[in-house]
Amino acid sequence: KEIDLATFETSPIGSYLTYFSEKDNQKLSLEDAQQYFASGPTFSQSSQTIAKGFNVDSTWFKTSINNSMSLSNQYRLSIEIPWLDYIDVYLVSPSGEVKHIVGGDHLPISEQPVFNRFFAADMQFENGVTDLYIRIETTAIMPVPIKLSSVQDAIADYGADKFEYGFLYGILVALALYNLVLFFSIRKKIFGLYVLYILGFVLNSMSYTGHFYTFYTSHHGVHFQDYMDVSLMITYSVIGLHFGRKLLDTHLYAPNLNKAIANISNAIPFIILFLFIMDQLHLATIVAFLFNTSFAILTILLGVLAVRAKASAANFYLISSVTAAICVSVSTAAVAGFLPYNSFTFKAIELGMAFEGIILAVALATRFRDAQRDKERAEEHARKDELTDIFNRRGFKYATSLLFPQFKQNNENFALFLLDIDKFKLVNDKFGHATGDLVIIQVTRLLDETMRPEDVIARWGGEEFIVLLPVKDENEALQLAENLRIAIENLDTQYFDESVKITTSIGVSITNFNGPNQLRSDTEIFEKVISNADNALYQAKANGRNAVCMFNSEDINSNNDEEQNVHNTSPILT
Ligand SMILES: Nc1nc2c(ncn2[C@@H]2O[C@H](COP(=O)(O)OP(=O)(O)OP(=O)(O)O)[C@@H](O)[C@H]2O)c(=O)[nH]1
Repeated sequence: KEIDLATFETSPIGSYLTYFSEKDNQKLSLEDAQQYFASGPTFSQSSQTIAKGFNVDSTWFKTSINNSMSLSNQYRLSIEIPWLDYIDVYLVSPSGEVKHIVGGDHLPISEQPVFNRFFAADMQFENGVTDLYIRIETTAIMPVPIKLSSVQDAIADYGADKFEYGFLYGILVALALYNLVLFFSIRKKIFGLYVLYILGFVLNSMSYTGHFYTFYTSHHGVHFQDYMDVSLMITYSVIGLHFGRKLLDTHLYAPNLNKAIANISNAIPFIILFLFIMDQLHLATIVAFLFNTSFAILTILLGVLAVRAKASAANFYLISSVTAAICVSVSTAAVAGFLPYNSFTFKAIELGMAFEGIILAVALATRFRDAQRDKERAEEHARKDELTDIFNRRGFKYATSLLFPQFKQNNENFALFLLDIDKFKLVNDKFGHATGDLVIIQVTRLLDETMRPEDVIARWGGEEFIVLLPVKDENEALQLAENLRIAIENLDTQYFDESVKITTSIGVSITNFNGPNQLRSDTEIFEKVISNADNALYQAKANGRNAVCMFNSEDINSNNDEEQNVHNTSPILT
């Protein structure tokens, strides 16, 4: 298998390589390997990248480069995998001269053959056929995307690479920072988990793409990169599973699975740590790879269950986890040689993650919006009376508190009616509770129809209603209350053939935010006006019921002898 430089263009050279693995940990010399290539059985394949999987013996690769046209170009051989421990490249030229280039992450970045690259070596080929031998030894997985290109092409590729990674990492870091701000302002754990998940991914990616390796200033030994890859790989997956479960509220509809995933993801870091301590890096790598594969499957499972349970943001999550799984598969297939190995296929993971990051941010926003809407609905529900569907006490206080600024600004008087159905117990006793309910509903309907849109009505208690309304003066308030009393008196609820008739007593009080009230709080004024209306109501009852009584608003702030301030104004009692 020969590369003809006259026709060769920059590309991975997997299909030009023959290879074999050393046996029984016996390190071969170049001469041994040359002999083996000449006589022993070797392998070759048609894909651009050769992937050797886990725990492979050190492997020799060979190809020949034919420079029949005496091209004097500089070429660059690169193996863009940062975790290959030992890389030896031998060039055996026609003149018999041997060039030996050493690389791999057993060396610090400063001692790599080309500055700032994990492994790259520049070379020129003499006229004729030069043999190229490569020996690779590593404990981790051994994908070997060996690429030959002109130096210019290689440098142009690095530039494009930097830009592409910068762009993808930039999107992810921006999303993480934005959600970090949300985490601190909204104080919801899920935003924090999102930030950790995204940053965990960026760190993991920077490790396995070798970006970290190019940043090292000091060397940490042959296996540092391997340890880091494994640690960051599981960190990101563990956080990803916690994030997924929390985002989708899995515990609500799949408690057992939720617990199982929580337990596994909590145990995995300890298992890996234990294997590290026992110096079982290889086993740790296998566990991490298996866990990462399970991670992709589990996230899809979580998504499917969430969609079935109609969980908030479930669709977004499922789309993002399926996309991520596809992208990881594309990248893995490219590294394993099943798909063309190029910048796009290798970066599919980061591309997928940028997409995932965006979709998950939308999912978070959707979840937050849904939670907010549920909260608003619950609050609205808590302000409503169940039987009549009008405000209850709580709702009334809320609605009136919103009106007060308007009353203050417009210097408006407002009245308060406390309305109590007379002898309601008798209605219940005679016609039954259900009919009593019906009467309450009819009174509500009548209040709704009789009062103006700007008036606030509420059910204050069992058979007691309250109305707050802006009025010009006492006369208007009294007139409106009197109309109400008459309308209720004329109400007719049917109980079989019988007609259920009721009357009401209404206590009225009127006030505004001027005068001495200026110094009082809204709550104080509110409490006072209610207590005055209550006094007036008490008086109306005491006077024989079916009456409207007015509390004298002039004396609203006086505490002495309040009952004297109550004026019976109902025509029926005059
Ligand atoms: N049907 C029905 N009855 C209710 C409801 N809430 C309270 N009641 C009844 O309303 C009656 C109120 O009775 P009381 O407070 O003694 O007053 P009253 O019989 O209306 O007499 P006065 O207020 O003095 O005129 C009680 O019998 C309660 O059971 C309700 O939601 N539905």
